[in-house]
Amino acid sequence: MNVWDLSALKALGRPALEIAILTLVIYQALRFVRGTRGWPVVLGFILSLLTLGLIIYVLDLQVLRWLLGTFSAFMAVAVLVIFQPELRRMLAEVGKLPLFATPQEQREIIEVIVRACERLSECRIGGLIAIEQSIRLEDVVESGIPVDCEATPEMLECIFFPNNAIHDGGVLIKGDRISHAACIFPLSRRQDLDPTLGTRHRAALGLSEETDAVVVVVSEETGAISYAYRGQLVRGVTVEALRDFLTATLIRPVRARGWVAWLRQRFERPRPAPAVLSRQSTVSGPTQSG
Ligand SMILES: Nc1ncnc2c1ncn2[C@@H]1O[C@H](COP(=O)(O)OP(=O)(O)OP(=O)(O)O)[C@@H](O)[C@H]1O
Repeated sequence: MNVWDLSALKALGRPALEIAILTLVIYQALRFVRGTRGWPVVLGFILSLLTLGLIIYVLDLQVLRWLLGTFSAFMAVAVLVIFQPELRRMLAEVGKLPLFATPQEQREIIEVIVRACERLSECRIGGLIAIEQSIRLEDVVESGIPVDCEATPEMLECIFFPNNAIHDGGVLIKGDRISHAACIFPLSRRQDLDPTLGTRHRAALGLSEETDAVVVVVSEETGAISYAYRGQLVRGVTVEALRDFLTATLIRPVRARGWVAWLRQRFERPRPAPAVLSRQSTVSGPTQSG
């Protein structure tokens, strides 16, 4: 291959690479923003910009073209401010750090949550549980009451038991411990939700829109178990479906964790498996909302 072939290849390859990178970035950004409360703003923004750009191009409006170019830097800052929660979530996802708990501890905490939800559902006690992942839930912590105890189904049931001082609001789980109770989660502002959806479910969805937390809800009214993750609320799931979802979401495949997993595989002490739970379902058929 001579020098001319190489430079021709570069000339062809560079735009292709640029287009591929841009497509990937735009696709990922839209994937994260879609379904969040900022989504209508993005859509409006993109449509307005496209329309304006088209008008400027067709009518060759020099002053508007200059203005658009000058203010694009300000617009970039505005986008950063408006979508700060979504960007945080996106960056956390890109640079996903290993979770604090080992896979075995995560399996145990999953069983604790599943068992607690099963009990709450049977007794028609409302529950709201957020499991912190890579984004720290500082605002949630500030609104809640410190608990800092080992997570057990009994403890979770106690917290949500009606009329006790900390039963209102959500519980925050960090690693394998109950960190806070009576936490206030941000409410989802989405307009397209089922109107029968109350504030407990909107709070679960709201937190999942702004962070990468996994949020589980038990309805006081119906006993239905639901979960919210990445701005999606899945309602009326069985305990088996909840377990499967939590396992798939919280426990990452060993190969995805690189050298950390390699070290863990070699040095982690094997621990006894958690007790198997009753496989009875509470509510049938998952339905997707949002
Ligand atoms: N922002 C919030 N953060 C945390 N918990 C909240 C929030 N808003 C409401 N809750 C909890 O939800 C309860 C009210 O639930 P509400 O009946 O309005 O919702 P719901 O989604 O219909 O739930 P359910 O099916 O259990 O009735 C409150 O008593 C409180 O415990």
